[in-house]
Amino acid sequence: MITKDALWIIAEFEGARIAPVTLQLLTKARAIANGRAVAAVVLETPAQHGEATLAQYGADEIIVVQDDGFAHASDRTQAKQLTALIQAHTPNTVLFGATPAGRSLAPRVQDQLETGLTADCLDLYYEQDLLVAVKPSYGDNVMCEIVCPERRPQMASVRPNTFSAKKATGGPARIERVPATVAPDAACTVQNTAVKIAATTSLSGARKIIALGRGANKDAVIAGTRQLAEKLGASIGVSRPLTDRPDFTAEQQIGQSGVTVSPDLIINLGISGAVQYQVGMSASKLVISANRDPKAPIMAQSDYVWTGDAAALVAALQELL
Ligand SMILES: Cc1cc2nc3c(=O)[nH]c(=O)nc-3n(C[C@H](O)[C@H](O)[C@H](O)COP(=O)(O)OP(=O)(O)OC[C@H]3O[C@@H](n4cnc5c(N)ncnc54)[C@H](O)[C@@H]3O)c2cc1C
Repeated sequence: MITKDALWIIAEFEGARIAPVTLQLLTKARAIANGRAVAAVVLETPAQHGEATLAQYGADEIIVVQDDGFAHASDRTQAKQLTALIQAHTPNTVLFGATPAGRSLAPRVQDQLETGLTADCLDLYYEQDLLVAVKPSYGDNVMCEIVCPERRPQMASVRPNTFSAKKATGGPARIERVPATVAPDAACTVQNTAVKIAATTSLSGARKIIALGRGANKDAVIAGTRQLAEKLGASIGVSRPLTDRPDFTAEQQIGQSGVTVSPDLIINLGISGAVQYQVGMSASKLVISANRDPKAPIMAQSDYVWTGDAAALVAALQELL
């Protein structure tokens, strides 16, 4: 039997595998659940099998809704299935990945359930029964803690790489199969799906990143950084101003309106550390920043700082490596 009042994660596939954001959400859910059951909900075709992976990341229950029709189901159809499931089993909380699919599904479900949804959260925790969703607000200058005291379920979406995923130790997950008949959507049918191949080396999964900002916006510094990145096996990211250059794309922008990264090492060159940048890299493990202004906000958020010209640091590191 499906547990009532549980914390649900809406699982997503990326090709044949469960998307990393689902595993990150499961790990976070496990950490904050405080005795509440954690369930992963997966809408899949009979050819897809996400259950084993979901079990490894700490789901107590896996609710499998399976039908051939999911291969061509529109977002509207999936949202209807999820809404019916939520109405039948009354979870306390429902979490989505803030991916293109999650961003399309979550508000449709929210509208049908007439409950609250906090999008693009950076942190989640409970105060007793109340989910507190933390996100930048008011022109992204302050962090707001948003709650939904009156309606259930409480819903939130979280961007990929905001949390890290860790395999869980614990008992096996209980698998609940829910019968489904997916009727075609007269307004829209999905003809084909394909995993997007990024034009650049994937920044979101990079373990080492060198990030360039306006203070490093010189051809020579960028060329030196590219050589350094190759020696270190690092990917290159940028702050917003550098996406105006023809040699960088929006896919390389780190931050609130770009990619969220969580590398083991990030080196920030000539980046001031605006909140919109920092929210995209706050999960980085070791932060090194070079800025000629010792009071730049990024300096207070760094493990090691270099006060001076970014070009000089790049040249020194090139010589060293
Ligand atoms: C809704 C919204 C969303 C946004 N989303 C994003 C986002 O996703 N990502 C993002 O990056 N921005 C985003 N921004 C823009 C953000 O507010 C900042 O404007 C941007 O991050 C600043 O980039 P920067 O740090 O490179 O430039 P600046 O803020 O101009 O900082 C440049 C820094 O370089 C230093 N410097 C100058 N010369 C040198 C030198 N020779 N050597 C060393 N240091 C030097 C300066 O001291 C300064 O600290 C967003 C803004 C809004 C309103």
